Amino acid sequence: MLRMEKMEALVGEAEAHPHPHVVVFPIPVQGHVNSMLKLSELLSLTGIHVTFLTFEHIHRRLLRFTNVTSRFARWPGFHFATIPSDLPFDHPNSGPQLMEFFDSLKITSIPPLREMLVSNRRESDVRPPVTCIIADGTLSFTIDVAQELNIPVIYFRTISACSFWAYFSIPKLVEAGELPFGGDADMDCPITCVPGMESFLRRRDLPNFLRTNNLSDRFLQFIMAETLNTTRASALILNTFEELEGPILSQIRSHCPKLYTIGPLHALLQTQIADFSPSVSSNSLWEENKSCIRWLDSKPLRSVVYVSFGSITVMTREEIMEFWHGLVNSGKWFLWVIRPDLLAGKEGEDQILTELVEGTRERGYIVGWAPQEEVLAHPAVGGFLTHSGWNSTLESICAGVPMICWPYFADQQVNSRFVSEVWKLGLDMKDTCDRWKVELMVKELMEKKMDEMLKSADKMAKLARMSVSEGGSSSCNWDKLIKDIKSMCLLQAYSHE
Ligand SMILES: O=c1ccn([C@@H]2O[C@H](COP(=O)(O)OP(=O)(O)O[C@H]3O[C@H](CO)[C@@H](O)[C@H](O)[C@H]3O)[C@@H](O)[C@H]2O)c(=O)[nH]1
Ligand SMILES: C[C@H]1CC[C@@H]2C(C(=O)O)=CO[C@@H](O)[C@@H]21
Repeated sequence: MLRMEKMEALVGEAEAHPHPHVVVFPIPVQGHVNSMLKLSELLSLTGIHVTFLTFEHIHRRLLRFTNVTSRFARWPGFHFATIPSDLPFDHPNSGPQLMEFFDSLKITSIPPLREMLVSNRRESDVRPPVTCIIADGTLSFTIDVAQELNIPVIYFRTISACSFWAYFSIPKLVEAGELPFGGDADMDCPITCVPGMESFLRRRDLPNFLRTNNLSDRFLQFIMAETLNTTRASALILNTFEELEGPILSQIRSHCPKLYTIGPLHALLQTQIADFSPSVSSNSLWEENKSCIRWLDSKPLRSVVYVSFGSITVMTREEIMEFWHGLVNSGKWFLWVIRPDLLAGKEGEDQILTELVEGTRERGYIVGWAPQEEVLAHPAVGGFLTHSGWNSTLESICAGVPMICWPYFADQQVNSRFVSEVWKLGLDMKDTCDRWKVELMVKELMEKKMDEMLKSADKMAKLARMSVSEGGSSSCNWDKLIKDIKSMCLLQAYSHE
């Protein structure tokens, strides 16, 4: 047959029996696992086969603390695959051990990933061959493995477009002499060479790993290289929406033209599953303490500050105590998530918890892990004191809850600047947490600025909901992505011929 005719025949064949099979591969961090499981649920809904590849310790925790087994049992094409891991679950993945974390991910993942892709092509495998990998945008080794087997890789970078773009602009900042700056530099000095952020970005708003004289720092070099490597992927998925980050997305598109914005993913999922409820769709790696919902039920409208610093922040005893004093002195109700591993080191752990729980009874409620989406949707919650992780930020935006930002590391420093200066959805408290400041910020958000903030939060929440509803930007991009994943299946069939 002529090449063209053959192609047409294959297209016809594959259209009649399309069997796309996607491997979804996040890094083992709550914020990444959460959003990529949501993506997997959405993919499964379209009938696409999905293999969710994760590390054994993460899979064990999902089985223990969530209903993933029954929830995903409705999708016959969905399947978990695991990689043995040699890192303990509580391995610190935010401090100096970050490179150890990524080195270990690479070493432990490559052989099982390759083996899985190869064995899945054997006739004996009941599942269709893998036609596409959706990998975390920090795992460029997946592109190397997939290239050997001619499988396209789509990147899913689970951070915001604005933080992605700040990472992507690091070489420009170095070239312009805006980097490096040392730890003792004036942190309020403007940064002018990130296109689209000229008028509001300061040194302190750049990812914290750039606060160094040493541009050869391994993690800095790693994360910059991984970000620039995005141009090697077939496409890029971001969990954001056009109405939120349009101008920055245009900048990214000049380097990565195939960019799908399909967020907020948790909201898109809600539009696609009729009986969806956040209370039964948790992807938590800790046990959720749902008693806080009853506590919230007893509180007046918008009277409670919800406090959570996400899944990897660690804090000193002093920082925790400053927050506690500030919250208590603000006179507001507060619901605080104190993860079992929030305190750096273990010294004085029992004492601090007893002190906090005892002293908190009057005005607050402490849990080890909360059903966050439900909490944010609760009418009693009026503000969110957050570390500005991207999932938390999006969840707050969708719920129309204004934020106080205390970013801890990486993308969070950029997110918090956008929350306060660009979107006007909250206050940025970065780099300080003394008790007076905490008290001031809480009072400011919950009293003085409440009406103004609620107005802009409500507006943005509406835009978020519109983007995921039929005809909205994220919903249309989702349809395009599915179409493209299905056409990758055709190309794969062709390349195997
Ligand atoms: O008590 C809690 C606290 C959090 N969550 C959920 O856990 C997720 C946390 O995600 P995120 O806010 O993104 O924080 P991290 O897990 O700390 O996220 C990591 O991954 C994110 C996505 O890449 C980055 O933006 C962050 O900087 C990085 O720390 C969210 O979906 C929350 O709803 C709960 O369910 N219960
Ligand atoms: C463990 C962290 C280092 C970088 C990752 C990340 C990203 O840039 O994609 C953001 O936050 C963290 O979860 C990851």
